[in-house]
Amino acid sequence: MDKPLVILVAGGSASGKSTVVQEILDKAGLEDVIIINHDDYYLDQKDLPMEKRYLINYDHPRSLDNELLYKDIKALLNFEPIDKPVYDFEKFTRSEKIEHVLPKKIIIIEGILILENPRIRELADISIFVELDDDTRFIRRMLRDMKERGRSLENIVLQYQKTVKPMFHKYIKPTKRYADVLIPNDTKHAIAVDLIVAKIKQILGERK
Ligand SMILES: Nc1ncnc2c1ncn2[C@@H]1O[C@H](COP(=O)(O)OP(=O)(O)O)[C@@H](O)[C@H]1O
Ligand SMILES: O=c1ccn([C@@H]2O[C@H](COP(=O)(O)O)[C@@H](O)[C@H]2O)c(=O)[nH]1
Repeated sequence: MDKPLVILVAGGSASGKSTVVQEILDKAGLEDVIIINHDDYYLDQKDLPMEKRYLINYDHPRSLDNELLYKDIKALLNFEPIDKPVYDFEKFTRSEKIEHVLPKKIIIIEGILILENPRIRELADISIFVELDDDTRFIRRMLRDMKERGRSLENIVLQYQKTVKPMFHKYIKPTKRYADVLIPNDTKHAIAVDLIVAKIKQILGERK
């Protein structure tokens, strides 16, 4: 069998990366797929006290364990299983859980900085960047982080001003230039999703 198809999905925090990935899977009717969240590869911080974990810049490339992610993608490309870390946003560190991931024909990896690392970028067959203005992203992040990530409004606002917004403009937005497709998530994007689905089917057809 030919190597698995790798799709990278980047975009600012709360731009709609996970939502777009789900739309692609639904439209394509794909099942033999692994979805990896780059967030699970944030560095383990269990040895740091909680007050220090709050202060880490989680929007800087150095906050992620790209060596481990690269190694894991290479293993999956060789049809080998991996033991993937699982991140706990409420505790600002990796959880005790490990997820055993079996190789599949399609590997989708999403994350704010997934197109920032040149070695990981080179493994992609299709690269996507999801676009959304800062204000809408901030509002969606605030609602999500209060509901799903156990964050206070004060913490969300401070973090956004101190690191999330400046790092987006410094490290994340510039990676747009590496994307094959830009998906606007403030307007209808059904055609962009259709084009991606068609491309996935074409590549899979050629690799049969
Ligand atoms: N087109 C959209 N319209 C309204 N809400 C959306 C849209 N896309 C995503 N959202 C919502 O915004 C929040 C962040 O989306 P998500 O896909 O989790 O972003 P990301 O994976 O980029 O962090 C979620 O609560 C999601 O339901
Ligand atoms: O402990 C942590 C680790 C990360 N974050 C924030 O998460 C987002 C990335 O996740 P999205 O799902 O793409 O929004 C990033 O902007 C980090 O600031 C965190 O708050 N705490």
